[in-house]
Parts: sequence; structure tokens; C-alpha cells
Amino acid sequence: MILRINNLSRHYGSTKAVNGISFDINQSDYVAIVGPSGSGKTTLLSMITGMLSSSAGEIYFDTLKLSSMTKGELARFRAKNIGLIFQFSELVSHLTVEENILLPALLVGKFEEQEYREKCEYLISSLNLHTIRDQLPSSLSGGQIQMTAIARALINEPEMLLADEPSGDLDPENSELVRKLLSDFNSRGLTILLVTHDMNLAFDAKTIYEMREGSFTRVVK
Ligand SMILES: Nc1ncnc2c1ncn2[C@@H]1O[C@H](COP(=O)(O)OP(=O)(O)OP(=O)(O)O)[C@@H](O)[C@H]1O
Repeated sequence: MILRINNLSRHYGSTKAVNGISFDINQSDYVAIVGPSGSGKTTLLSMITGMLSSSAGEIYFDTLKLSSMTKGELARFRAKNIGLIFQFSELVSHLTVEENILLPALLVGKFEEQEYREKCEYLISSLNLHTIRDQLPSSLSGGQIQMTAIARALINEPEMLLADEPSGDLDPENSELVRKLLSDFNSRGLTILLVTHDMNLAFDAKTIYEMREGSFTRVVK
């Protein structure tokens, strides 16, 4: 799947949070966007996820124009093709860690039950979630919630992962587990676009854009 961003803008009054950005992401690319707080990274990613409307410009997934999709079409498209990780992830409070990870399987059902079990075991083991797999979200730390949300975003093996600060709430050890997992999925074909302050994570990307005041100012890598 190819993501094409064409002259995309989002203005809040006189604040040009995103100001005429264009770029393409090809199949299996790994792209990181870095930049200071307030430079527009989250606004840009929120538009690409379809959660936030743009003031101008277009977003295409292959030939599908995001702004032409109905809410229902967009929800189905995302569930099937895109993994999302937000800065402050939320889990379903009455489900355990393992049940939360497997939730997208119920919504999409892309694989057989046994395959889901295997994928879930792989994610639990890669992210070291064994000890908390039967716990409810209320008993988890912010970092543990984030790790569970990362596993949940990957269980359906989406074509593309969109992630806002995936390691933002994590200690160095867990950040390293996430870095390795994303790199592993990317080497098996997952296209990744992430926004991060974590330069260790960013440097795994093949392309790094620096963003300032709503525009890409530099290709760091
Ligand atoms: N809902 C909103 N209403 C008004 N202004 C907003 C809104 N959301 C974001 N902004 C402004 O848009 C600009 C970009 O914000 P954004 O959150 O995208 O930056 P960021 O680079 O993701 O920052 P951080 O790294 O701190 O998450 C900032 O000036 C912010 O104040």
C-alpha cells in the first residue's frame, strides 16, 4: 500500500499547525518524523489516521482518497489495513491484557483462531508481557498499558502502522523491546510511519523528516 500526502494543511485560527506538507510512503518503508513540541507532528498523524479533518490537501491510500470515505468505510478500512498506536493509549477496562491484544481479531477475523493464538504468544513474548497477561488495565502502569496497545496494534498484521510516540511512556529496556519488534515487523514488510522524540527509535527508520512550525524542514536521514 502506498500512502500519498498532497499539500496537507491544518490551521487553528492563525496557527498553521500543519502547513502544506507533501510526501509519499511506499510499501515496506520505515519513516520517522521528529521535531520539537508544537511543531505539528501529532496534528499531521491525526489527519493521516482520519481522526482529524484537514483544512486543505489530500491523503490517498493507494487510489483511495481518505476524505471521500464515509465514517463506516474508514473504520472498516482502518481495522483491516492499519495499526494505530496513540500517545495515550486506552485499553478496554473489563478485558485482560491478553484479551485486549486479541480484541482486533474479533473485529476483523483475518486469521484462524490458532494463528491468532500463535501471533499473540509471539507478541507477548517479544514485549515481555507474560507476567501481566491475565491482569486488568486498572492494575497496570502507563508503560504496561502502552506495551499492550502496541501488541494490539500488530495482532492483525496490518499493512501499515501509524504510531504517535510509541515509546513515549516506556523505560529504556521496554523502548528497546519495542524498537526491535517494529524493526522485525518492518523487515517482514510492515510499512511504518511514526512520530517520536526517541532518537534511538527514529534512527531505525530508513527516512527521518524533521518538522518545525508545520513544515518539513530537513531530511535528517
Ligand atoms: N485542538 C487544537 N486547537 C488549537 N490549537 C491546536 C490544537 N491542536 C494542536 N494545536 C496547535 O497546533 C500546533 C501543533 O501541535 P501538535 O500537537 O501537532 O504538535 P506536536 O509536534 O505533536 O507536539 P508534541 O511533540 O508536544 O506532541 C501547536 O501550536 C498546538 O498548540
